[in-house]
Amino acid sequence: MATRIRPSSKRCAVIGGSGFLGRHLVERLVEKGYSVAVFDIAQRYDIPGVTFHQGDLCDKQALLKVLKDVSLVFHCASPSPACDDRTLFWKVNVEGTRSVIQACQEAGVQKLVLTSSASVVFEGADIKNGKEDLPYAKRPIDYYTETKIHQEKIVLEACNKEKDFLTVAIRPHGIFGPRDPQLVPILVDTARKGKMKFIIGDGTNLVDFTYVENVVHGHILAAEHLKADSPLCGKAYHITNDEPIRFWDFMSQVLVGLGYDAPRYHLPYALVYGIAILLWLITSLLRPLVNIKPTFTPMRVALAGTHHYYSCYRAKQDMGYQPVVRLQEAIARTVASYPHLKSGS
Ligand SMILES: NC(=O)C1=CN([C@@H]2O[C@H](COP(=O)(O)OP(=O)(O)OC[C@H]3O[C@@H](n4cnc5c(N)ncnc54)[C@H](O)[C@@H]3O)[C@@H](O)[C@H]2O)C=CC1
Ligand SMILES: CC(C)=CCC[C@@H](C)[C@H]1CC[C@H]2C3=C(CC[C@]12C)[C@@]1(C)CCC(=O)C[C@@H]1CC3
Repeated sequence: MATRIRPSSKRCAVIGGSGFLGRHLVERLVEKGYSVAVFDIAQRYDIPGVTFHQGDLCDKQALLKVLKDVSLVFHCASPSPACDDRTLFWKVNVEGTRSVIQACQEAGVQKLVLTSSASVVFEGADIKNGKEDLPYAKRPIDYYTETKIHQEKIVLEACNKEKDFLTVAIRPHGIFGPRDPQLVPILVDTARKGKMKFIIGDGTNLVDFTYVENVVHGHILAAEHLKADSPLCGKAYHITNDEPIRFWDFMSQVLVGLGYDAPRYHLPYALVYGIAILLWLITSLLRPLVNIKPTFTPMRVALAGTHHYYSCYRAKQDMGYQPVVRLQEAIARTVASYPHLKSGS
């Protein structure tokens, strides 16, 4: 019987490597001496030594061509939560992830590191120092979360030491940093429309915002510690900055850093949440005629008005994780990276 020659453990692929997190991950992997193949529906940059393969992760044959000589795969592709398209989320996050697993197994990949989300346990109620053993949300607030739950389950269930195929899931929360297309741009857009005057609730709710380099660090540690005899096999790990901050203090620091006023007036949480549900219902009903994307979705209001911060004790114990960039430094670097979004520019 022919024996399969194992590719070097430093040959990896990043599915979703053109995105915000994916690109930071690729850059760090290259710095660490990995040889990297990116698989994504779009190519948005070029780095010497990185090969790009444009394709849809739902296409197993296209994936197979890229994965056949890698030993490690990072899967950090997903449609944006803002698209609110249930069919697309199911197709990519659930069915597509099944095809990623099959392609990995057929190609002889040994390790799969999934980017999940801490939100898989969030259903709108406060979470304080949440551990990984919290149950998955029974009633997820949006389709994105619903499919991230299914995605994480199927990846963790696929972990199989006998088949030499190991999996682990990283659950980041509130990723921010240079080139993020979501957090700072949405915040600035809301401020420019004059809608950032209000604090939802009493403004004391604590939240994790995690600097992208810490998230990258968590992914690489997970990959390097994932072995058949390690506790990581088939488990999920929170990766945060380990410095929960008031949601509204974080928003205010970014806004003030970019020259905008911090929000000042308080609105009751229940009122804004109710309005967001109503708006969501109306826009869903109108969707066949007109595609309106409201700024205030129920999920966003829940994220802005409740406590949701998580323990990363398990990652510290099992893989020696510690954040590499502290929160204040991370905010300063992020603000400095968006000169084009400063007030008046
Ligand atoms: N940004 C955040 O705050 C958080 C993100 N996550 C997860 O982190 C991962 C990365 O997120 P971001 O970098 O923020 O998103 P992003 O939107 O910047 O990157 C996602 C990438 O996936 C690619 N992609 C989408 N559909 C694809 C398909 N069918 N085939 C191949 N590639 C496809 C996109 O082209 C994009 O480059 C996602 O899985 C997301 O669920 C989890 C928690 C928080
Ligand atoms: C902590 C965490 C999981 C953050 C994820 C990123 C986004 C969901 C947030 C980034 C900017 C936020 C934001 C709002 C909600 C959550 C975000 C989109 C508001 C829409 C909340 C209501 C407001 O008053 C305006 C906010 C603008 C910024």
